[in-house]
Amino acid sequence: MLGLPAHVTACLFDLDGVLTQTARVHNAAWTETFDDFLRRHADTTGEPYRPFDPGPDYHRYVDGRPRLDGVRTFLASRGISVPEGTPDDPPGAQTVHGIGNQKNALVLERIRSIGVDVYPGSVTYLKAVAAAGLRRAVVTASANGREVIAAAGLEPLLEARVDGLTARAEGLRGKPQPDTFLAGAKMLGVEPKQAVVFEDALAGVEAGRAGGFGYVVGVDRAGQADELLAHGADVVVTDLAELLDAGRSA
Ligand SMILES: O=P(O)(O)OC[C@H]1O[C@@H](O)[C@H](O)[C@@H](O)[C@@H]1O
Repeated sequence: MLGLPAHVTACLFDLDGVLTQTARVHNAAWTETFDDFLRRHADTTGEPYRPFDPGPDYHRYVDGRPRLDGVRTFLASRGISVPEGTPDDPPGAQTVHGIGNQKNALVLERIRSIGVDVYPGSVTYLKAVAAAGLRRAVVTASANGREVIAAAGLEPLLEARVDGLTARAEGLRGKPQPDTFLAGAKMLGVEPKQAVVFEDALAGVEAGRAGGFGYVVGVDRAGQADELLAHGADVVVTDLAELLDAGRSA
């Protein structure tokens, strides 16, 4: 009924792109921010301007990772390094924090003006796993996790939350390291082997594999099923509701 192995007792859901349609909001904000940076970088260095690609650049270097890791990883892919700066750098400062702050201002503006859409199939699935007595946590790299969950009305369906603020406070390494998912399992009082990870990001399924979780479901929102399998997914679906048609034992 839930498309999961029989030994699974808990579900660890990524947020952006798995429960809510906010991966596209993040992607658009990153694209605008990096293009602004890359234009200015080209002007000052005389190197050709090569825009951020919302396909491969986003999925390989940014998706699923904590905000500042996304800045560092993408710029490193272009052989660019900028000073770290400090958390209060203004949006647009040419530092890791300044670039991150610019992207965050755009995300917040979009979330607050247009709201947050859920994936209806994910809500149906959340309700089904709750009814079946499985434990449920959200594990997101986003420091805006609490606000997005509240805007989406998902609070009543989730028992625990690990987000970007939790990770910062507890010194947890971000995805693709497994720390945040391990923290989610601990909050629910289950062993990693008893938990299933639901992820749309390559860094996320990689974290699921690295943590030795019982099962990793890749959620393909971007036509990258093969990459999700190669990075650690045991199975790939395009919508969580597909799992409802499969049996309890995968
Ligand atoms: O900038 P935030 O809201 O803290 O989010 C960090 C990251 O959170 C992840 O969930 C998204 O996949 C990334 O695109 C995003 O950059």
